[in-house]
Amino acid sequence: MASKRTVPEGSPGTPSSKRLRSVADEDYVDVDDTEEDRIATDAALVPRGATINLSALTRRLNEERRQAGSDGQPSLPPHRHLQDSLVSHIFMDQDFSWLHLKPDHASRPLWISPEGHIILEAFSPIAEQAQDFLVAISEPVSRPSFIHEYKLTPYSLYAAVSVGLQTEDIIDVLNRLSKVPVPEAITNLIRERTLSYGKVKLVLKHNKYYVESSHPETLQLLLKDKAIRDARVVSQASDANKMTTFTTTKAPVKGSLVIPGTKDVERKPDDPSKATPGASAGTSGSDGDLFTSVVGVESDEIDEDDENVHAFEIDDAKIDDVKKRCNELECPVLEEYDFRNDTVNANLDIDLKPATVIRPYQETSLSKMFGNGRARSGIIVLPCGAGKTLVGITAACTIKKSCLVLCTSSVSVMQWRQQFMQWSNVTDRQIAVFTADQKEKFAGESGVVVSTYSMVANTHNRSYESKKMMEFLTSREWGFILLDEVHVVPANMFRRVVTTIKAHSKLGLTATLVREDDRIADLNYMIGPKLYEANWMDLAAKGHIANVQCAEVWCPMTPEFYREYLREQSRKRVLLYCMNPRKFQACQFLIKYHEDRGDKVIVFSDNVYALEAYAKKLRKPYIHGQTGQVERMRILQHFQHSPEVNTIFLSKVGDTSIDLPEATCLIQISSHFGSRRQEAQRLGRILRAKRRNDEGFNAFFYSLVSKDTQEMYYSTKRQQFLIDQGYAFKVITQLDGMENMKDLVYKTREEQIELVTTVLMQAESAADLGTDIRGGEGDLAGTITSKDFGAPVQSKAPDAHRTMGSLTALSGGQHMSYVEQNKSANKKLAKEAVARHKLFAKRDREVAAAKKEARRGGA
Ligand SMILES: Nc1ncnc2c1ncn2[C@@H]1O[C@H](COP(=O)(O)OP(=O)(O)OP(=O)(O)O)[C@@H](O)[C@H]1O
Repeated sequence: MASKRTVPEGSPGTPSSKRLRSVADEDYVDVDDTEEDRIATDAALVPRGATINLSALTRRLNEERRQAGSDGQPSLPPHRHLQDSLVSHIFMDQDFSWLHLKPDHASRPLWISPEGHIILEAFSPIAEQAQDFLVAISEPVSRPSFIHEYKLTPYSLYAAVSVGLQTEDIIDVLNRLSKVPVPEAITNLIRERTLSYGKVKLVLKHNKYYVESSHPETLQLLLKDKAIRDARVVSQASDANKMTTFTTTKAPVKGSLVIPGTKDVERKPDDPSKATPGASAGTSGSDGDLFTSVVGVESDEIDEDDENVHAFEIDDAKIDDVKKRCNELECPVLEEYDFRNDTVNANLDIDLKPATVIRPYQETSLSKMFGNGRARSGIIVLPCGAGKTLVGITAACTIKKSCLVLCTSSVSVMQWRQQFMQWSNVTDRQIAVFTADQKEKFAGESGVVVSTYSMVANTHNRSYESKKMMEFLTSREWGFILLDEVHVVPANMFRRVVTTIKAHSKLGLTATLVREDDRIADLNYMIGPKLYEANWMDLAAKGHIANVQCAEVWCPMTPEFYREYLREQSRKRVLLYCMNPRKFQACQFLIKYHEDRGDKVIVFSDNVYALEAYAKKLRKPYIHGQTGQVERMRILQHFQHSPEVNTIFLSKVGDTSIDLPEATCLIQISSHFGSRRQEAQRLGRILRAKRRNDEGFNAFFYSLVSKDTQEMYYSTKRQQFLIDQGYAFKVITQLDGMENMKDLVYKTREEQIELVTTVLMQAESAADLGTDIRGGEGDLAGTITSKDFGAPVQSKAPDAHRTMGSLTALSGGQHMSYVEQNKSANKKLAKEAVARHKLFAKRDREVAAAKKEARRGGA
């Protein structure tokens, strides 16, 4: 986009009028230099050697001028007049060069297109504040280091309104930050979308549901709808034509944001409209004012304080219908819970421990939820490992009512329970878990229950205890329902949860608001708008999550594997590219390299056959869906505490929820096709690395792909989410020193041929990527084990019995060393566990700690 000069409106577009005037932006219109000037400029931009059809261009411009009328003023819209440039045909309708830059554009950080795309200069001195604003009003599309892209959508505007932003404030701030005047199409979109959004709230007061608004005309409009009218409860005291009018007498705003462990925020009497554009974009003092007054917590609190709020009561049983109708009428209801005035539900005496300190971004995300002293329902998006659990716990400690936490697996249920105990003063008696194995109730009138989505949503084959437990859950009102990993739960499961459990406020937590099936939009209606989304790179720069070096390692297929790959038409192709001997070698090399550096390595494989084959060959312990709980815990503990176990192999059961802050390196050998979410979740396993604040520390994420296979396509697709978050993937085509590595596996052609024969002998099902656990991308893939559905663990009765074998093995001549190397490290760990008495355990830990210390010292 070329820089264009601007002149005040009404001046003829002659060179003599090229004056700059320091007046408000609105006084400027998009007026270009003379056509001749422009042709000259355009010509200068054309590469040498290119042919310019100047006469055709001049003819067209003359024609436009003729149509423009006798006074020379264009009757065409300004953009049409300016759109014809020599490069227009390349950009077609994406040529926005007619959006002229403001004179002081250099100090303004963003550019906005009439289609709602916003480009932010992330290197601008005020980029951080601009980001806060943009995250509140738009969807982040891509945020690499220097240039960010955002998109304004109806949902993002809904979210903006829901956190308390006003229509004119949004337009005003956008205009001041923008290098170009905000296009009319955008101001119209903002006005149109925010007109009805956020005006209606669903509030529980004294245990009655009210549809509430400070705009009586909106309520009148809703009441014209039959479904809503039918859901209305008309008490005898009020007649049907009148709405109740509340005068809100809220507690003073200051200090109303009661987030334990945080400071009260004072409101500043700023008036953003007073700041001059130039000053706002350039000076930091007024920047702060500009943003805190519009984006910050304070503005959230400027909320209907002394206003008359109108409301009508609706029937509890018809809440879902009303919400649905409001949505269809483009008036989505915001759910807010006035928990302080809920005198019917018992309070839960729970607080954060004094030692718990929440981090600034955790506090910001919570301020979006509690900004006006009530609990807004919605979704908070924080990177993996950034501490979503503590955000949820802090919210529960703020609301102080009974809380139901739903997660995706029984492992995370135990982790949530443990984290509640760690960060808050909740007692053993106040917190209960409901899983296939444990069905507990809390003592007393209020408490916390942690369970899985499937335990609550499952309607079939319930045991007697499960039924009793469900009665316990459905017979009471919950102040708060916490929905972990909210992006993976299918809408129908949510619907079941939401209809069976009565909760006054909902908070969804996720790191990756992406799904391959585009059903993310369902969440807006089921839970509420996105309240906050943090920037991954920002948190990494501040040391809250680790810096990660990402690399894609290209592993050429051996001729035998590639020949079979091209020939094979079935699913076994997957197996062939997973078991490629060169990939095996790259994996072995990287494990050794990183173990020698003192790293703890996790190797991920979705394909269970490959997982076992790699782990056994490289003699490392492994965990997949069929691994029993005791064995899992034993392996994870060894990984965490023993210097002997520095690498473990995990299937997709480890994608989420496994909290292993020791892990610093991750190698992916097989993955679920093109799932962007899985890639991000896996990266999350090393983002929480304990050593992240060591000077110059980097965690490593390798994705091993077999060259010239489908895997390369999937790999590119998978990385897209992380690239959008600002991660850069290096491509490694050769691992220096690998060929000379001692004991390199499958080095000889004979071994490689033996391997390909073994692979070809496997049943087609061995190639499955989803056999380990249920579901595909649209389901709870990667998170739920059969156990969570209350079904028996299948470890004792696998679907099919597989045998590793080869032609030589069939003929009785299998290589001895091969047999030895295929011994499972899991068994070794199990034997050791039996052999050593637990009295030695403490000593073992001490020895391990001393060794670790010595190794660090050495490094
Ligand atoms: N304010 C804090 N102070 C200290 N440690 C924290 C804080 N917040 C989070 N942590 C720690 O950060 C780690 C990651 O937290 P958590 O497991 O909640 O991440 P997450 O966002 O849920 O990740 P994932 O999406 O990968 O499950 C945990 O070890 C947790 O104890």
